Amino acid sequence: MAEKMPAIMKTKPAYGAELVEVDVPKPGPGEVLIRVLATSICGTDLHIYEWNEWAQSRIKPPQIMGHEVAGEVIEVGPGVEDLQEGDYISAETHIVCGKCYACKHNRYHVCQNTKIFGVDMDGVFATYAIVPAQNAWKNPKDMKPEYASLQEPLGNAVDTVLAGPIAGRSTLITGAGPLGLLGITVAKASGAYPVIVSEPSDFRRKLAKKVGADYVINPFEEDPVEVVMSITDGAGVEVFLEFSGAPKALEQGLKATTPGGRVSLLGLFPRDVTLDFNNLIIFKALEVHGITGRHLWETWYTVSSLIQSGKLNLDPIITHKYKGFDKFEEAFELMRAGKTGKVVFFPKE
Ligand SMILES: NC(=O)c1ccc[n+]([C@@H]2O[C@H](COP(=O)([O-])OP(=O)(O)OC[C@H]3O[C@@H](n4cnc5c(N)ncnc54)[C@H](O)[C@@H]3O)[C@@H](O)[C@H]2O)c1
Ligand SMILES: C[C@@H](O)[C@H](N)C(=O)O
Ligand SMILES: [Zn+2]
Ligand SMILES: [Zn+2]
Repeated sequence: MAEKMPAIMKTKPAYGAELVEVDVPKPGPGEVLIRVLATSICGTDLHIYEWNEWAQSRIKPPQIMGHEVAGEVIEVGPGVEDLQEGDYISAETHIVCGKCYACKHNRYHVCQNTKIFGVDMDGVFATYAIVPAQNAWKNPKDMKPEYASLQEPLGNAVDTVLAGPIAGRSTLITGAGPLGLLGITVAKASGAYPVIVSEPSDFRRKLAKKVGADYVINPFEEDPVEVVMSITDGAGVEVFLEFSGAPKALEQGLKATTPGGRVSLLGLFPRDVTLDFNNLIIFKALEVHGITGRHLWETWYTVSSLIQSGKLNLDPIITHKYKGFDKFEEAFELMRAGKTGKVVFFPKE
């Protein structure tokens, strides 16, 4: 095994990142070293790359970026018992404490002491990476590495779509970025109909159609509420899934939801949002969920089974594949410009 490896590192508290040569890390107690087979870019990586306000408050350069991953265990650290060399794993990125009030109530997804790799410590945009053994998820050998790497964000989408009944339910999805696209395929695989998607980008509306959306709307040209009402004969949708983080989309989605319907919110809003709570939520008796992370480990079982069922349409969502990290700047800039679905790197040996 090589002693040095390439890694995409946030080297400075400023825009961008650098491809650097670093030592291959050694797994410490409770950790494993993996050879990275595939690693995908998340919107959070973009925020770190852009060095936005959130990144400035949380990230401590120099640090290897990246957290979505699939890899092969090549070395186990002291005390690791249930993993061995050759295991094919993905990783839950939230490292939870197991001791706080939330963890003690089996609500690990809202652990009060959550640390995230690639955010609070070195990540996986490298040829080799450290994964805490408690965060490893074993994959079936025949799962494609790019699908295995997508399981973490798929978990966000699954928790959003399956937060309530979905089969046979009319569904509005706002935002067809990488997460909204994953939401579309999960909703379709789970029997939602019709799936109506509101997304301003032409490129992403086309992708949404390819992935399986029944109707697409450009919210900058048509009123999504009117379109939804006409598709649903004036009833509104049973399920509204918010994947954009756009305040306007939230308001439109709430208006387009039928009284008594279900609303699951994943998108993060850039600022406080003002809403007519009385008329949009309370008098409509909507069931509203905030969604964060993934349920440990129930969501992973669901995600893995959905992929293995063959019912997810993931290939159109993976729009860009890169061998090695040499063109990482191109990848980040394309994604920033909204010209991608998911972007996956396959590190070179
Ligand atoms: N809650 C969580 O645990 C969690 C985890 C991961 C990501 N997120 C959030 O989920 C959201 C989606 O992630 P992503 O990576 O797909 O982000 P993204 O920014 O790539 O996608 C958002 C999409 O919304 C579209 N959009 C903008 N304005 C709109 C409007 N008015 N109506 C409809 N669509 C509109 C954009 O064109 C874009 O395609 C982000 O807000 C992200 O921060 C939350
Ligand atoms: C770190 C963040 O991007 C991650 N995808 C999550 O689910 O929390
Ligand atoms: Zn992420
Ligand atoms: Zn905890």
